[in-house]
Amino acid sequence: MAAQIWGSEKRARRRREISAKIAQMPELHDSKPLPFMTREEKIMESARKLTILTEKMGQIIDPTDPAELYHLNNEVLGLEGNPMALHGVMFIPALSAQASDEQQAKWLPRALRREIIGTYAQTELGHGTNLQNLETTATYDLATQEFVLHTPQITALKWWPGNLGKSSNYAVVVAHMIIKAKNYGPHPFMVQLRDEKTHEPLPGITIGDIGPKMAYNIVDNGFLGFNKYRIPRTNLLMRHTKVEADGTYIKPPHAKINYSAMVHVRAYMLTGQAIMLASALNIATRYSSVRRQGQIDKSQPEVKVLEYQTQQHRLFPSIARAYAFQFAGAETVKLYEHVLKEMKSGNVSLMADLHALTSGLKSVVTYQTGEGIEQARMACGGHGYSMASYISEIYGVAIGGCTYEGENMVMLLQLARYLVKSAALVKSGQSSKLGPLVAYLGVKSEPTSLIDRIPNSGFTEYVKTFQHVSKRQTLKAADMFFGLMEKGEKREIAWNKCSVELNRASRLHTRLFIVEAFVRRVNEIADIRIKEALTDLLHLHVNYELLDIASYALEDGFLSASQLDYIRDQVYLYLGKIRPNAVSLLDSWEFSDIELRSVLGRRDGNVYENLFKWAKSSPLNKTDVLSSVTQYLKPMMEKARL
Ligand SMILES: CCCCCCCCCC/C=C\C/C=C/C(=O)SCCNC(=O)CCNC(=O)[C@H](O)C(C)(C)COP(=O)(O)OP(=O)(O)OC[C@H]1O[C@@H](n2cnc3c(N)ncnc32)[C@H](O)[C@@H]1OP(=O)(O)O
Ligand SMILES: Cc1cc2nc3c(=O)[nH]c(=O)nc-3n(C[C@H](O)[C@H](O)[C@H](O)COP(=O)(O)OP(=O)(O)OC[C@H]3O[C@@H](n4cnc5c(N)ncnc54)[C@H](O)[C@@H]3O)c2cc1C
Repeated sequence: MAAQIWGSEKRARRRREISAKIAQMPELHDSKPLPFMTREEKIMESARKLTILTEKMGQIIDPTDPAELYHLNNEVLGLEGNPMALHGVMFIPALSAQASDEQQAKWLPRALRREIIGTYAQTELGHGTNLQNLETTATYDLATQEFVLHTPQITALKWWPGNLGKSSNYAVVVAHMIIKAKNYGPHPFMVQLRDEKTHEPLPGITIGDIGPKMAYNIVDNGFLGFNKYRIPRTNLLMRHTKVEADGTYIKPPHAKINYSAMVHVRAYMLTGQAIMLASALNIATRYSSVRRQGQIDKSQPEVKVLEYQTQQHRLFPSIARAYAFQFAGAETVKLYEHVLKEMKSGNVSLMADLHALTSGLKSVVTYQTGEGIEQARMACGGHGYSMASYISEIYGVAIGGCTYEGENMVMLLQLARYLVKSAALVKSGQSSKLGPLVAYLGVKSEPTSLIDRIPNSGFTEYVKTFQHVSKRQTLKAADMFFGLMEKGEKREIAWNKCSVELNRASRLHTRLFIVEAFVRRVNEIADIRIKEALTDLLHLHVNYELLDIASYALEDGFLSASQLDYIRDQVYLYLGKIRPNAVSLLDSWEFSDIELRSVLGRRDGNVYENLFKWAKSSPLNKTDVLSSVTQYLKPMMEKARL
């Protein structure tokens, strides 16, 4: 099963080897539990481990393999980020995709050797979503052949970029490029921020940390202002766009090609989210099979809380989602790598499809991951609320994904643009022009679902039902939009008035893709036992998801009330079937105790003793009487007694 999760037997074996090596290297372990550290201590601890990793990484992993790097990162540095998180996640990808060969030769080896630390500085205090209204400017000075970076007002301060505040000395900065008074829109520039020897900010740069956040507090998300700060013309990233010495602008082959670093993260973050969901579920499911509370049959002893159907219903559909996200994520990464290769050789024709797909997936996956992790926390009762479970930290980090790389509603609307264009093709009889991901929009469906009518139909009838609801909602939302415009409404106003319906279509389309990716994967599996276990999980997935969106299928009679009862019964049937495999389905992800960082989710199940040990190690317990008591509470009580 681990081979299915991680992509191959070799990958699963490598993960095990890497975890085993890390277990033997105490210098790479947290020196004390992260929740007991201050933010400064955590950053220091993370930087300490990071420097050891830079020295010893080659002994542990193949540093050119992103999957091995990601695993090493999760085990040693953890989810809360690190002082170089954005260096690998966005700075290097931005340089790789957007810098010319000559620029790459100059900067990439230095970045890869970690001689310099970089980030991706795009979002500002006043604007994050609407890139066209970013306010930082890069004005070309023809006389000196330099760009002058400037922050005209407080809202133009860069705000949020990870590791910008304290750790990075370089950044890819996105600014409006102005040449001879003409604004060419946002473009990426390579900018040195700090002196390489002293790490002091360079003159003309104002920089710092934006303060503590809901989670991710090891990352120094920062602010950045420029006061007429000059950089050479050749620091504009020039793989696709060029500015010649005389100010001549050569436009890129696709208007949005400079957005590729964002698409990179949107594609890769899906499996990251799956891992966080599976981690929280691993903790909750293990704990649920240790925790005994109450009786189902009063004549029997107390049961493990995992025996309760409500507990299973709370956890198991999310287990199925974690697998589904992992499989859909793996497909998306493959597609991304293919499109990136094509883009590098000048073929930009697949960019729109990739943008639409990653926009929808990013939104649905992060939202459902957040939901699943929060349910996992509640499933652990009181102990879930303790930082000893570590679930609250996982939650805080995961839901950051609903916001970064494009706020979820906004990204769903990006997918909706693609769906509406596709609906227009269907309506004008040009279905043959539909791309493969939306081809179903042009296919006539049966009048009713055959879900419970065709025995042994595999998952075909389910897929058809998901296709039906997605198609219907897409065409309905598109009709609403076109109808408003026909009535004379301006395009943008009509769009806004339909946007809730449009986003519903985007979610349904994305959920269909996730179901299809799961079905594709299960169909590929040769090993009978693995196939059986995953088929059970897929049964739970399709029935649970369909129940969740049933109103769309009920409203036009595609599903009947009796079919809904059938689907509900299937959910209960598969909850029971999955119960014996539940812990194994999560243990198959092979998270080590070091990686999980959870007292509650320990592999050995020795929860209570370790919770007590954890509590005793709280800094508050170093002394029996705190100074808050001697200074304030004790005198208060004494005064009251007089
Ligand atoms: C090994 C890696 C492991 C990864 C693990 C993950 C861990 C991550 C940890 C890091 C944590 C945090 C990092 C966070 C970083 C950031 O958040 S960076 C900042 C991100 N910011 C955003 O995402 C901003 C969102 N806004 C946008 O993207 C754009 O503004 C928006 C697309 C909404 C609109 O752009 P405009 O330029 O204004 O567009 P417009 O002129 O209206 O045109 C729309 C048009 O353009 C098409 N389009 C847009 N984007 C793309 C694209 N990327 N590719 C192709 N096409 C694109 C769009 O489809 C429209 O086309 P149409 O034909 O006109 O419909
Ligand atoms: C943990 C974290 C890490 C980050 N790291 C980085 C980084 O490394 N580099 C970087 O540059 N940035 C980074 N960011 C910033 C992030 O990319 C932005 O916050 C994000 O893109 C959302 O933009 P915003 O803050 O402007 O939200 P807003 O756009 O202000 O969103 C507020 C509300 O308005 C709604 N809204 C906005 N526009 C529309 C619209 N057109 N239609 C409908 N609704 C709309 C949204 O849906 C939302 O409900 C990070 C953010 C976080 C939380």
